[in-house]
Amino acid sequence: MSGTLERLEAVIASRKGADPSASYVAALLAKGTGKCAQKLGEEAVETVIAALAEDPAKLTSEAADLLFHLMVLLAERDVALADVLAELDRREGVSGHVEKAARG
Ligand SMILES: N=c1c2ncn([C@@H]3O[C@H](COP(=O)(O)OP(=O)(O)OP(=O)(O)O)[C@@H](O)[C@H]3O)c2ncn1[C@@H]1O[C@H](COP(=O)(O)O)[C@@H](O)[C@H]1O
Repeated sequence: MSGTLERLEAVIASRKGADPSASYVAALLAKGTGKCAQKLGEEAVETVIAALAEDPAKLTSEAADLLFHLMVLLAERDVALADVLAELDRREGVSGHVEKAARG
């Protein structure tokens, strides 16, 4: 799974400074943080709607859009996927998540 995201990260990085007319990612990166963040928010809302509609195929598609746009925003902000994964790994060793989930 993470191999997929690592390949996507490399492709997105390669689009920095590329011709916006030839690449969706290059065009989005060229518009800056605000537009990248806006797109991520839109995709998050669409993912929530798909989940509430109980449509697994639509949710799968929207989740892919959401992950893709998160990867673009991370790249635009120069945050490495490895750092995000390391943070998740760190949390595996932190106690208290089960208790927090139970509290809601
Ligand atoms: N995974 C994706 C991916 N998922 C979604 N999208 C695009 O994200 C856009 C989201 O759709 P929307 O309708 O919300 O956006 P839009 O109307 O096109 O754009 P806005 O005017 O709203 O900004 C669509 O244009 C999709 O094609 C993606 N575009 C690219 N990738 C990956 O990024 C790689 C590089 O892409 P390019 O930069 O285009 O070569 C590709 O090889 C893929 O692996």
